[in-house]
Amino acid sequence: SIAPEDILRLTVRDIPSPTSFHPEFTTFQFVPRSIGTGDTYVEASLSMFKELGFIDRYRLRRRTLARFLLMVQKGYRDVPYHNWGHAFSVGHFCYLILRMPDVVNALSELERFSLLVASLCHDIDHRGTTNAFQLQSKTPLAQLYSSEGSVLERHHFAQTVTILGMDECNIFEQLTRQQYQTVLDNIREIILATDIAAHLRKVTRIKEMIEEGFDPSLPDHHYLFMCLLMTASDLSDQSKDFKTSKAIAENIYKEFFSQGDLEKQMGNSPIEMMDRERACVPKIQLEFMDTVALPVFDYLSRILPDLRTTYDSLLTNRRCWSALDSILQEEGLPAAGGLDYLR
Ligand SMILES: Cc1nc2ccc(C(=O)N[C@]34C[C@H]5C[C@H](C[C@H](C5)C3)C4)cc2n2c(-c3ccccc3Cl)nnc12
Ligand SMILES: [Mg+2]
Ligand SMILES: [Zn+2]
Repeated sequence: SIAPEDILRLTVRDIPSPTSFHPEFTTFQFVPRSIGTGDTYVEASLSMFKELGFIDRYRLRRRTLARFLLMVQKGYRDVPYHNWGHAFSVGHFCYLILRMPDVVNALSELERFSLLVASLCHDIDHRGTTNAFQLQSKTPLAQLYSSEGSVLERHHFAQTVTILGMDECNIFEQLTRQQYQTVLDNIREIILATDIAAHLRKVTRIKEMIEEGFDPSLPDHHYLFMCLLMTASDLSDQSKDFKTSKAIAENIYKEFFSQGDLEKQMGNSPIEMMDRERACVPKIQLEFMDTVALPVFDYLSRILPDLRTTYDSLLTNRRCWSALDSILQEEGLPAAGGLDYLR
């Protein structure tokens, strides 16, 4: 249930404009978490729906959208990285892309509406552990979804559907049956696309799409473009200033190393990336940027040239991680030893 005063807070006043949260709110280098706390993120999310025109276009009831967003916020756990702040920062990056004229022309309104909802919901009820951990530890989620893979992502989608089923939370209630089906199919595909392993299996098709040139008449190009857009949004913290990217990476490794500790307690040996005794964070970051993050922003920039600046930020951050890596080697600091040397 939702506190009445929270509903009141969100429905009495006018929805503020995005730049009322910060003058730089609509720039790609802006750090969305900096506008305040979880409740401010709910207000800013309302403002993003309004500014993208979805409240008017889909006749969203203010109260219903407010209740939905409050339930989404409540759906996230208090873990170091995969929390409501992460969801909001992913939603913010996605919002910035959705307002670009090239994207408005490339995707349908329903696809853009699906992307904004999916970005805010894409990690609901994340436990701070990976898909591999669900399978190895035979968690309840693995019991439910292991046969299809992307265990966590299927759960995030199931939680989204559950929230839509709660009274006065169904923001899609006034859509036609056809639109409703389309939006849920889109959201399901988009959330499933945030499993990096699933993304890596699509890279060949994404490259082909870029070579052919994005063709808005091809449904598969719409699908691949939405998945790429979502993956970039999920990794968007790495396109900010290094101080921010490094701070966020530290939260990711807090989750990874806690999982590693848990695996050791359970008698399993964690992979190096999860083992605080063995992991060298700068090296893992360099590998992740080279194999996953940089290619994602490179592909996206080839479709949306205005995003080349975000790719450049990732390159700058890569240089910082590389410098950090060499300094640690020269000083002979423990190559492992978790995060303390990142202070
Ligand atoms: C900065 C940063 N570093 C990250 C370093 C590593 C990995 C990671 O999952 N690696 C892989 C490495 C191989 C092939 C696949 C499947 C598994 C085996 C595990 C991926 C993720 C990282 N990540 C994410 C992120 C994005 C989506 C879901 C979860 C997370 Cl944590 N968001 N930001 C970051
Ligand atoms: Mg996820
Ligand atoms: Zn995420």
